[in-house]
Amino acid sequence: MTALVHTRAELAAARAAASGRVAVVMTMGALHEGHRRLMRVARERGDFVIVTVFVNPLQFGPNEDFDKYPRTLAADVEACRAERVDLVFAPDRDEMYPGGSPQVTLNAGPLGEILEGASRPGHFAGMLTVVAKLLLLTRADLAFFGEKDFQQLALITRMVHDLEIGVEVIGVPTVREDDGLALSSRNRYLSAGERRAALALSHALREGAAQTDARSVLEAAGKILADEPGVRVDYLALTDPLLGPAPADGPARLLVAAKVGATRLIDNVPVLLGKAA
Ligand SMILES: Nc1ncnc2c1ncn2[C@@H]1O[C@H](COP(=O)(O)OP(=O)(O)OP(=O)(O)O)[C@@H](O)[C@H]1O
Ligand SMILES: CC(C)(CO)[C@@H](O)C(=O)[O-]
Ligand code: BAL
Repeated sequence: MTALVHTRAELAAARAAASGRVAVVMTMGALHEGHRRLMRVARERGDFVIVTVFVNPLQFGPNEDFDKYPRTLAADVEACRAERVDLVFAPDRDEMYPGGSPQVTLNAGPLGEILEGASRPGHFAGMLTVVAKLLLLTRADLAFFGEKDFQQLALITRMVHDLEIGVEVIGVPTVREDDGLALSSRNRYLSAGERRAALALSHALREGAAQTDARSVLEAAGKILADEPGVRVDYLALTDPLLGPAPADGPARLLVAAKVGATRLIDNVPVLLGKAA
């Protein structure tokens, strides 16, 4: 049985009655197979699974898509039922931020300033603030996040470490369409032509990841992106797995963000560099 609740009081009551390990999957709704993979892993690892659905205004910039972000709660609850989720917590804005925007928010630090943070000022402060609130409200033992949002996952892991929040953060590999496109709620904004152009992102990452030195990785990926006129690259970056400078040898991460029409998409893959490859 999947219960749907909207208030913190209802959440607290359900949480108090839960036994065993509590697992949380946080989402902004418009659930797809990527979210469902997180729920399945949470179901395997947790005894009581909570999915949160909240489009967090704090993490959207003034010219971003907060107003048009898809809101599909009835279908989302059905997806949660199919994945045997115990509780869906879908608060409204006043329930999450009583009295308006919070005066005290989290600072994402230097890792929050690069890549996504450089293009979306304030995004990670808003994201970490709501994630911290949801961890406190759910008192989860386990929290699952997708690698698709790789910098988000890195920052949440760092926050949990630095603030000594007693939760285990678990990253789940990116779920893709058969043709390689990373699943994302924002894919539904794409026209058929834009969707074709968007394939350049995963294609570029795949070709880049097939190389073994940093220069060739970036050249191979960069060429594919440059050859697709429907894609405007925001960044293409090769880093170490913690988003620091790429090593000459060993595990690395290749990340891309680009606009396809009016839609901003992100993706990333692991890369093995140098002698380790
Ligand atoms: N394709 C995917 N594979 C694995 N996890 C995913 C995928 N897409 C989203 N997630 C994860 O689901 C959680 C909720 O993400 P969110 O609701 O923002 O979905 P989204 O599809 O990433 O949406 P958006 O298009 O707004 O970025 C996050 O931990 C995110 O990383
Ligand atoms: C983690 C999250 C639910 C916080 O609003 C959001 O950033 C997302 O959906 O990835
Ligand atoms: N999926 C990450 C949340 C965001 O883009 O705001």
